[in-house]
Amino acid sequence: MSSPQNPAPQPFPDPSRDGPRRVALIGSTGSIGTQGLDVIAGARDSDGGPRFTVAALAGGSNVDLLARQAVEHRAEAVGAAGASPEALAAAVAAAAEAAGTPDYRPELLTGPDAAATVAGWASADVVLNGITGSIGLAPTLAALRAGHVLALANKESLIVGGALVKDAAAPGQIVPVDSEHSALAQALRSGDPDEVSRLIVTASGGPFRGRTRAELADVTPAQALAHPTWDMGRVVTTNSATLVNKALEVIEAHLLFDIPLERIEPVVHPQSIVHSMVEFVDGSVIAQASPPDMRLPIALGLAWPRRVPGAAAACDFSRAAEWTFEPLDHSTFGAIELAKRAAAASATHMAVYNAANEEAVEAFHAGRIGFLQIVDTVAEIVEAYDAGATVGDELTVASVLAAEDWARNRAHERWGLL
Ligand SMILES: NC(=O)C1=CN([C@@H]2O[C@H](COP(=O)(O)OP(=O)(O)OC[C@H]3O[C@@H](n4cnc5c(N)ncnc54)[C@H](OP(=O)(O)O)[C@@H]3O)[C@@H](O)[C@H]2O)C=CC1
Ligand SMILES: CC(=O)[C@@H](O)[C@H](O)COP(=O)(O)O
Ligand SMILES: [Mn+2]
Repeated sequence: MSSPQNPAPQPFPDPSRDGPRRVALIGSTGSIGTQGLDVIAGARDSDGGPRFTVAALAGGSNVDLLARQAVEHRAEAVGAAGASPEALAAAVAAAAEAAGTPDYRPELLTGPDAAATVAGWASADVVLNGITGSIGLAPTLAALRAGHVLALANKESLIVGGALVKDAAAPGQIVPVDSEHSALAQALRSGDPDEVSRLIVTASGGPFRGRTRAELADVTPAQALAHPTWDMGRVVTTNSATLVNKALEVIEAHLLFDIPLERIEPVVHPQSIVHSMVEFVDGSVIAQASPPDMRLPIALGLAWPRRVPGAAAACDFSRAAEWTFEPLDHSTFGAIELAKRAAAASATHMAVYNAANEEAVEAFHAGRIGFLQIVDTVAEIVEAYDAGATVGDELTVASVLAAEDWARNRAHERWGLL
């Protein structure tokens, strides 16, 4: 995973650098972002000093929260993709005034490149990419090209970028934050790559586990957002309900760990305590277990390869508990098998899959389509896609963006929006 274009230092972060790790946080106002800031605020080094500090923050349109975060953490730069320069400046000035620090003057960035500029911020050591959607691709590439460690929650950027992202990364430069992939990375420390026989990716099964296809026809957005174990943003929660999240995660595991798709097996584990497992060639299975709390993989992502004491609570074995596992119902939830076919079809098929899904999730929440039409639409668009004829066979940022545009337009045409 290295390329001549990427002169990033190794290992990551530079061990000769003293002091706290400086974090650039993309998507700071969201679920991952706010938990990331909790971790940063709470983690101490052995002398009681801060283990992490904030270098720069980026968000979308929630400028009031973003401004308060920037003031609290004394960010050097603040980026807001969805705000005007005047709105961001006013929010930061108001937050600084309210905090009694009116002289605080960070660099302000707005517009579509704001997040990527923050991701490449020179004084950062580690970038936590907690943006939602494939819009996270540019910040992911910017962080890698700047030579920062990338603590990656934004799975979509890896999935749509595929080899583009892998080739931009030096060995060890990407540290997974997604709970399953953090678990796999931890379990993989137990053996050599050639001793791995399978990756077992756990799935909660979502709020509709056990239902038939007919029973899913009329489910509402509110029901789809009632995740049984995790409190997350709207898109990833909806993706958990359709099992698209697990589909993306199987491809994510393949890209991160170079294990063939046929040796990556999703399994339903409704309690979300075992976050994933590695099976080794001698029949041993190593699992990572902890109560569902993203602060653990976020802290490990920021501090990798070290652990952050007290990052999250451990399992309480003084109480009776059940950890159960069951096979996934692929006939009702076809998203995973569809993704495997797409990933095998061409380098840009997963960009089409993800973009069609992002549009379908929006349409579902806008009341334009039903729950079952989310994956049905993705399937129809993926199956109609001819990579060679549409964007060509070369994988570039331009071909990924063109494939995405094609898929989004197809979805909009289908719903009469074009
Ligand atoms: N939440 C979780 O527990 C987990 C999440 N993940 C992954 O992490 C990612 C984030 O998920 P989650 O935190 O739940 O999502 P949220 O919807 O809670 O947060 C998304 C964040 O992205 C920001 N954002 C949107 N557009 C832009 C943009 N153009 N530039 C900069 N920031 C932008 C939003 O800003 P604003 O609100 O200001 O508009 C918000 O801060 C997803 O890829 C998800 O799959 C993975 C595992 C667990
Ligand atoms: C916390 C996390 O990593 C999510 O991606 C989670 O995995 C979603 O739960 P599902 O297993 O229901 O998709
Ligand atoms: Mn996950």
